[in-house]
Amino acid sequence: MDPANTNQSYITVDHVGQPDQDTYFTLDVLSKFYLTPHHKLNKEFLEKELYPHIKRVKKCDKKRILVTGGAGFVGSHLVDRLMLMGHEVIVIDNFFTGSKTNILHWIGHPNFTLMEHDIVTPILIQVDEIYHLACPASPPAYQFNPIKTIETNVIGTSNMLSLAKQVKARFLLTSTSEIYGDPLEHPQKETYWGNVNPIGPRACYDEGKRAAETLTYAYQTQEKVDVRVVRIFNTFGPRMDENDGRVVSNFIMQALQNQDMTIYGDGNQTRSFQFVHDLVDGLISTMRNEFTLPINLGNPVEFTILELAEELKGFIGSESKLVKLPAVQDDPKQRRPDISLAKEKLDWEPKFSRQQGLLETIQYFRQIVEADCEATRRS
Ligand SMILES: O=c1ccn([C@@H]2O[C@H](COP(=O)(O)OP(=O)(O)O[C@H]3OC[C@@H](O)[C@H](O)[C@H]3O)[C@@H](O)[C@H]2O)c(=O)[nH]1
Repeated sequence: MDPANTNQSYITVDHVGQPDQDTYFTLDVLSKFYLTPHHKLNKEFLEKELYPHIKRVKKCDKKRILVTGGAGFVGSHLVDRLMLMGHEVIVIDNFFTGSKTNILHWIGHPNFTLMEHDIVTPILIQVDEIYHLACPASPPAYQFNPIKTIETNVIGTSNMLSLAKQVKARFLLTSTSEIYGDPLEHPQKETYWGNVNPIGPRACYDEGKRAAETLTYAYQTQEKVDVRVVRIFNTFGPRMDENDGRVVSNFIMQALQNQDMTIYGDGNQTRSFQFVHDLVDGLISTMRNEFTLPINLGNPVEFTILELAEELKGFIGSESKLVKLPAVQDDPKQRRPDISLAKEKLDWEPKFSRQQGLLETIQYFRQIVEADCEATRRS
């Protein structure tokens, strides 16, 4: 990528977490996992550096942590961080959208367990904390099998809450900005109840997550389960699936291959994107905090989809054309989080600029495109 295209008008962040805390790591420790091409992760990398160095934790501070959806995009970054922090991590994933490649570097580590399991079926595991992420998150993926999506959100969440009750674990639900629907309040505060179409194509996800929130607080009130809820706004980063269908991965893959960049609608709809490492900081802070009501986690810098396309095209130096396709039904016209609550309760706000995050994400996808080209050449 041509650095001249980036304007370099942003501050580069070289770490995640808080400098004086166990969550602190330099970015290169994490990026080695996903910027190392996958074929190298399989061979030289794992042979030379069998397992990444993890922090030593006193036995009494070491937790058994369940991450549902831990092989997915966000889940795998959370797993990296919890493993590096020295905890014991159990991943449950049905691999519908998750991938073993995302967590390959931990397989076989004594602190790590991977279980292929669908949370729609109950399971009993002794754990201290549950990060509940399992659910397809990209609109094409969650609309592919809407019955399964709502079952995952309702039956799956109910099973995980029941597990939390049985083993007395703290439970964190990852809800979504989609519960605000096509919002009439802007920016969105946690107090806003939303504008959701209950029978539209997005309902399996947004109504599913709304029901998951309802279940979570029902378990808190009725069964005294110790719960946390975060509402995650648009997030991007390395390990998004190249065929995921969300805008950042679509645009980067298209621009890298000089294909048409597909704008749905007029491109004036807005979003606010956070880099995945900021989100992981927010998830861990929420789990540790005593505040139990929903908290927005997102980056409040808002821009249009057209601006995003132009920016990515410029960063990549692509010859792609921007083409306008019909708008998606019920597509929210605007979205931006109010993060005052996260600042007040968690002392959290995003550290990474969009530019730095996008450049690292481009680097990740570039290696995938190059590997695909190489495979095609060899076949
Ligand atoms: O190729 C594309 C893909 C998407 N888009 C548009 O870009 C915007 C963002 O689309 P995405 O699919 O990335 O994400 P959405 O905002 O629609 O949904 C997301 O919301 C928050 C999260 O919970 C989920 O990750 C996801 O459901 C939409 O307006 C969409 O129509 C394009 O213009 N072109």
